[in-house]
Amino acid sequence: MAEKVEGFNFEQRHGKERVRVARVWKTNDGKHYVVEWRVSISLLSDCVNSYLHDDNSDIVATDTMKNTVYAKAKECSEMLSVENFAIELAKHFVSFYKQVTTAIVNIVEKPWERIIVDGQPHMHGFKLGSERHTVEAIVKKTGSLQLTSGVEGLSVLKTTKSGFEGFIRDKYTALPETRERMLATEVTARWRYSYESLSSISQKPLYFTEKYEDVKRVLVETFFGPPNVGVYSPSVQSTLYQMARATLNRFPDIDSIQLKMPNIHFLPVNISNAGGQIVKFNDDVYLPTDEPHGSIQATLSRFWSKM
Ligand SMILES: O=c1[nH]c(=O)c2[nH]c(=O)[nH]c2[nH]1
Repeated sequence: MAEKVEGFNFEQRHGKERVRVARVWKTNDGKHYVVEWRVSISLLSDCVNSYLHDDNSDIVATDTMKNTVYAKAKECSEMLSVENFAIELAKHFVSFYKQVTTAIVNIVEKPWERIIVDGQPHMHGFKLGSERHTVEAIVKKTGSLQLTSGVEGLSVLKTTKSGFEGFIRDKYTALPETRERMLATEVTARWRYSYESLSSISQKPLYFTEKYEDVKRVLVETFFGPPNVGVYSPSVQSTLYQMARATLNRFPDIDSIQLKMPNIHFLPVNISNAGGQIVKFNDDVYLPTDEPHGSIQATLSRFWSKM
């Protein structure tokens, strides 16, 4: 979207970041639903005069963008997925303002989960879970859509069925080869749906919420393997690839997936003093760390994907 101004190339966008909103829906029988969203909006619009000529007449004020989040949340009388809310917001900006050609809406959903009290799901009580649902919707005036969902902060750990062998050994290598170690990571995933227009997405308001739960389930099941026997991981790289492949094999409407999986190290503890060994490591006592950590990431796409 670069344009030429005064002999330069110029690219610009403006928006509002981190607008926080919570929305409650109540059924007639007293059951409540709640979502909490952190919304960021970025508009590509024809407002170059504000940069060059002190003329703001083509500017959508970022304060108006913020208000629009609350107005649209109010308008959503039925519960809907965070994806559908992002699309609704983006659609509004490209259709309402002639200056706006593209709207980019990013949302992070806080994981409020219904609390169980005395074994029963509470009607209006929630507790905060761990991993967060993310979405990016990019909508153009033409009606074209790019929809990317994701999860961040999905922390997983297994205490065995992991090893790392056969890597390059040289004069700086100290790491022993092993077929027995802890494997811990905090998964960040982003997957792009194949839908390319507003008119091609499902009309079910919670379609993408169900998809999000299904993708998470496939990622987690592939990481751990079956409950009783697990699955051996020869490296974070191999496990990451299996997780990405399982996702694309399972969901035909996902075209590509990016996974970031830091290798969060749990170090063997061995302690000695002059009198001898105080603690001898026997795959039992570890020093948990958060830095430094390995950093492993990859994107797997179908040949025709645009990610
Ligand atoms: O699964 C792993 N992948 C690596 O690339 C790596 N490097 C390292 O030191 N340990 C590990 N583990």
